[in-house]
Amino acid sequence: MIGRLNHVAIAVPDLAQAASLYRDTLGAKVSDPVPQPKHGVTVVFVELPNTKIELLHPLGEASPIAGYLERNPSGGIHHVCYEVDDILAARDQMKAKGARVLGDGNPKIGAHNKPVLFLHPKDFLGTLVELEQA
Ligand SMILES: CC[C@@H](C(=O)O)C(=O)SCCNC(=O)CCNC(=O)[C@H](O)C(C)(C)COP(=O)(O)OP(=O)(O)OC[C@H]1O[C@@H](n2cnc3c(N)ncnc32)[C@H](O)[C@@H]1OP(=O)(O)O
Ligand SMILES: [Co+2]
Repeated sequence: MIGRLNHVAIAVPDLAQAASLYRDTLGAKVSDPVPQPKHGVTVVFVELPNTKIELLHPLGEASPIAGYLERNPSGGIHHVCYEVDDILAARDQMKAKGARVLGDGNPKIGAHNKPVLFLHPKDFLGTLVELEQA
């Protein structure tokens, strides 16, 4: 069902410092910060030849990454995102296999203007999984 690795997301306590690390130390192409209020995060996109990195920082009162950063104050890998051809078919397949789809189960529009869903990390080897419509 899953296709390409769309991105790896890293939660960070200091977005400017993280962007500088990827731009100035690693020499990657790095975007300006982009607020994503519907997702409770601000994102810096790092473009790599074969995939992307999302640097995530909490935005607003109820950010879904706040708990993660409390437990991991220096930051860390927060989720991986795989592309799927049909997000609704993927959701139904995951539910049928007993995996927990987070939120109300309806896809939201993600950072790349495509529908996305999240799957509970406890059902996927301790890794939060995002699915994005290809
Ligand atoms: C930018 C837009 C979009 C895109 O298009 O790319 C995004 O990527 S938005 C990114 C942010 N949005 C989300 O992450 C949405 C989905 N996430 C959630 O709903 C929550 O983060 C969560 C997965 C439900 C966890 O929330 P939390 O408050 O931390 O819940 P718990 O404290 O109940 O944690 C339960 C359990 O799971 C472990 N956990 C939590 N987060 C992770 C993680 N990222 N990776 C691995 N494990 C995680 C947590 O440690 C708890 O474990 P136990 O202590 O053993 O119970
Ligand atoms: Co993401």
